[in-house]
Formats: sequence, C-alpha cells, structure tokens
Amino acid sequence: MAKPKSIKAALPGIGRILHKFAPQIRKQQALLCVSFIALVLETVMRLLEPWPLKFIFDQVILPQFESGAPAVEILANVQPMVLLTGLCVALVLIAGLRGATAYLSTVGLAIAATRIVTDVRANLYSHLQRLSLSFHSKAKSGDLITRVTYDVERLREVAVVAALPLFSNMLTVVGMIGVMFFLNWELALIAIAIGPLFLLSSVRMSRKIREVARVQRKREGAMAAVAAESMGAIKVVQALSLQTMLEQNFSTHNQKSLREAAQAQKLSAGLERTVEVLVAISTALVLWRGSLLVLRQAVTPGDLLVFTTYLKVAFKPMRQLAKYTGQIAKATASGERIVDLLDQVPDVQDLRGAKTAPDFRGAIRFERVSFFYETEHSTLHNINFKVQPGQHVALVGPSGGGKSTLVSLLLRFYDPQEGRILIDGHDLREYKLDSLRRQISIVLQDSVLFATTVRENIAYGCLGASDREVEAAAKLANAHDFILRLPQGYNTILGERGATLSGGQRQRIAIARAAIRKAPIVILDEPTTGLDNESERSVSEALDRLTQGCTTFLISHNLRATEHADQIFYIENGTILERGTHCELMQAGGSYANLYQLQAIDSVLSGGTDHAVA
Ligand SMILES: Nc1ncnc2c1ncn2[C@@H]1O[C@H](COP(=O)(O)OP(=O)(O)OP(=O)(O)O)[C@@H](O)[C@H]1O
Repeated sequence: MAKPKSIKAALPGIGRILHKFAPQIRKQQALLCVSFIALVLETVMRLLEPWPLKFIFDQVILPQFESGAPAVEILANVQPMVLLTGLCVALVLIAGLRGATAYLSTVGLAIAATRIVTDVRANLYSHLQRLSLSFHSKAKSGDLITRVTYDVERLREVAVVAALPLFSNMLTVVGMIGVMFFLNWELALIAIAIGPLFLLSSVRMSRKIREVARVQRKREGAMAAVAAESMGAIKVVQALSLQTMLEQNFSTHNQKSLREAAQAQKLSAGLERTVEVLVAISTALVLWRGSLLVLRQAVTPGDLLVFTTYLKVAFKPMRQLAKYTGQIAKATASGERIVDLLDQVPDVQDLRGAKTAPDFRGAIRFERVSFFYETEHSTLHNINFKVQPGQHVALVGPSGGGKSTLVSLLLRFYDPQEGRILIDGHDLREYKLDSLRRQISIVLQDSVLFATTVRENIAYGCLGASDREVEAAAKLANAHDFILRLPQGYNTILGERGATLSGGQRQRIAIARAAIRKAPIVILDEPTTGLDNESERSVSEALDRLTQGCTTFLISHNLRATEHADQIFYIENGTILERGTHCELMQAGGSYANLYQLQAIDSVLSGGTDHAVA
C-alpha cells in the first residue's frame, strides 16, 4: 500500500480510520467534549493575551489616541491607576486561565486518545487471533506484529503530539486572523500576505523531509529484517560462521540510516530558519505600515502591539505545520494498515444459529468432501468415509497427498467447498467453533510450547485445570519424572517454543497438554517423527494411553507405526486410493503393500527398530 504523501492525500484515509474507530471514539465522548471545550477556551485566552497590554498602552500610557470601540469608551472613564491594576490582574488571570485550560485540553485529549488506541489494539489482537488459517498462512507474522505494536503506537503518538496540537494551533491562527481583520483590514492583509510564500517554502521542504524520512523508514525495516532473521536462526548463523557477513550487512544499513536521519534533521532545521526570516519580514512590514497608521491615528499603538504579538504567536505553530503534517500523513498510513487488518473477515466463523456441541461420542463421517486452497486445483477430491466411535484411523501415503489437510477440515481450520463432515450425525458447521475444537486433541510433529512454566503449558490444554489434573496428565504422558528433574519442576519456565527441552520431552509435554483435554477425538500428525529410538518408545507408549477409547486419526510415514489401526487410508493426490485394515491392504497388493515392503527392507538393511503407536 502506498503511503499518503500529504494531508490532502491522507484525508480519505483519515475518514476511513475515524469511521472504523467510531465505536471506540464514542466510548470517550464525554472526555472528548470536556477537552474540546477546554481547547476552545484556551484559544480564546490565547487571543486575549495581548489585550491587557494594548489597553495599558492606549488607556494608561498614551490616552491621547482615539478609538471608537465601545469597550474602550467605558475604560476611558475608569481611574488610570485602577485601570492599570485591573489590567495587570487581568494579564495574570488570562495567563492562569490559559494554562489551566491548556492543561485540561492537553491531558484530556491525550487520555482519550490513549484509551481509544489501547482499545483499538486490544480489538486488533483479538481479531488477529480469530482470523482463519487461510489468512495466517499467507500473512507475514513479523508484519502483523509490527501492526499491533509499532503502527498502533505511532497512531497514538501522532494523535497526541501532532494531530491535537495542530488542531489547536489551527483554531488559534483562524481566531487571530479574524481579530486582525476586525482591528484593521489593511494591516491584516499585510500580515497574511507572507502566507503563500510560507506555504510554498514549507510544502517544498516538507516534501523533501518526507522523502528522506520514507527512505529512512524503509532502511529501518531492512535493518529489523536482518536482525530478526539472524536472531531467529542464530544456531545456523553461528554454525556457518555468518556473524561477520551479517554484521557488515547490518552495519551498512545502520550507517546509511544515520546519514539519512542527519539529512532529515538538516532539512527541518533549514525550514525553521526560513520561516523565521519570513516572520521577520512580515513583522517588519506590519511595523512599518502600522507605525504610519499610528502616526495618522488610524490605529492605536495598542492595536499595533496586538498585531505584532499575534504575528509572533501565529507563526510559531505554523513553523511546526510541516513537521506535523508529515507525521500525520505517516500515521494515516499506519492507521490504514490497522484498518486493513480489521476489515479482514475470518473465512471460518460461527454460523448464525450455531449451538454449543454436546459431548461427542466420536462417530465421524466425510460425505463427498472436496477442498482446495487458493488454487483451483483441488487438494482433496470427493472424500467419503465413516469412522465408528473409538476407532483408530491411519492416514498414510506420499508427501503432499492431503493427509494434514484432511484432518485440518475436521478442526474447521478450513471449510470444504463441497460436501460435508459430520460428527455424531451432525454437520460440524452447526456447532460453535470453540465447543467443537474443545473436544479434539492434537499432537503435531513439532509441538509448539509457550515460554511459560511447564505447568501452564500443560494446563493450556484445558484452561482452569487443577495442579492434580496437570500431574495426572503428565504421568499419562510419561513426562512426570523428567519434569521433576527440571530445575524448578513444574514451575520451570521454558524457552521460547520450548527450546530448552529435547524433542522427545517437548512431545511428551504436548501429549500431556492433549491428555488433559480428555477429548473424545484425537489427531496425531507424525508425532514421533525425528525422535531417537528411546524417546520414540516413551512417546509411543504415552500416545497409546492418550488414544485409548478415543476416535483417533494418526498421520504417519512409518507404516510399522500404523499397521494396528482399525482402518488405513492410503491417500495420494487428494483421493483415498486404498482403504482397509493392514491385512486387507497387504492382500490387495497395491501401493500400500509396495510401500510397506520397501520400508520393511529399508528397516532390515539399516537395522532399525520401529515401534507402533496406534
Ligand atoms: N496453506 C496452504 N496453502 C496452499 N496450499 C497448501 C497449504 N497447505 C498445504 N498446501 C498444499 O496442499 C497439498 C496437500 O498438503 P498436505 O500438507 O495436506 O499434505 P500431506 O499429505 O499432509 O503431506 P506431508 O505428508 O508432507 O505432511 C500440498 O500440495 C501442499 O502444497
């Protein structure tokens, strides 16, 4: 998505963001209203600030100057000393009120913006967790993390430090121009004549600044990618001694980023100086013409004072306009990235009227099920089978045949394009997703554990499980003994993805996590692949206990591990090519029998000892 180049280009984006965040904004309505009122009062105070000084000049120091304004007529009748004291008090009061209202509006708006953005972030995170696998398998996790963290933070920061001050300053500038025209249109025209020149230079400079900032942003992205990649694959980096090469790569980006940052700084400092000169020119012109008008008594010295003060005050925020608009344009890009994500609709979600699934017996039926991912080429084609409660089914066949896809349909990670899947006689889609998935346990080849305690990792299988249940599950999974030997036993905190454990230990904790669910349906996707004989034996034993009495789907390339299954499906190119028990398939002498014999020969030649798990 291209980044908006300017506020104008960003406007539709801002509209879209505000529309999307409307519910969160509405929640902060009261606070926003109070802050806005404070903001308007602050603007009024800013406009009033030079007026006591004007009256001191016109009424106390130089009372000979005439002014037709009714307010001034009233002041003319007040004792000069009383007036002076009153005006000095007013000066302090105005400054105090301005400070108080500015504090109220700044803090109020900042709190409201922070609450809105925090709400949006929570929403985004929960939305992301619910998006279908079809979305997540295409999305880059690094990019998603950036959106939840960096983009949301940038939105908050810019809302507080740029958008709100910009809005308040604009309000002040408009008010000042109005008052200047009220006082004297000729001087007001001279004062704002510098405007186009100011706009021209600031637009030109800010465009340059944005270009440099964009390059720098890209560079930072590249640096983050290099760092993330090498940290994620630190084992390979160290084993291949790639550190120096990667350091050089990183350092090049780092140096360039530094130069670009300096250039952006130089440009914005240049812009500030240009604006200062323009303000000086404008002030000089107003002073020159204003003094002539004062001498002709067309305006009072106090009016001239108000003009010059306004010029000084008004141009100060304008100087930051370029900075603010650039930041807002960038934040809009961030906001749109967030809205893009929030607009994603999960492919798989609860259908209207979906009900909580009752306790399953575990009878499963696939009826003319066909499924394809993005491509039209079907991954599963016309799959039909029935499994009785408690039966063990083995899915075997060549890689890419569609075995994992088939079981992912059972979990409703995806919905089939044709046909239907029934559990205990009811279509899966009739049930609420959570209640369906709660009754299915899975153990994958590379089980993912979380960077928390062993106890919590097991309890994640059934949130709210007691310590006793956790230990019982660990015992079933042959994990209890090795867990007790860990430094803090069940309270040992694991490394990210369970990196501090061996493959076999990880699998046994994953089995404990599956066991604690006490689900009637179990899916095992190559759970013993990659383990050494000792670990495999221990894991297989645990799996035997886990799957007892459960409807089980076991995916395995090792046919020795699947030969005891009640039904074996030989799946190739998305169809069940052969089905039956081990004996039936061996007798049929088809692809299964050939593969089995090949594996048996291999096993004999390598002296391997494979163990059945189902
Ligand atoms: N998320 C996905 N998006 C697109 N295509 C996919 C996706 N996942 C799998 N595929 C494709 O679907 C086909 C079946 O994949 P699947 O993982 O189900 O096969 P498998 O039999 O389990 O293979 P293996 O035994 O190697 O695990 C493959 O051609 C694969 O490339």
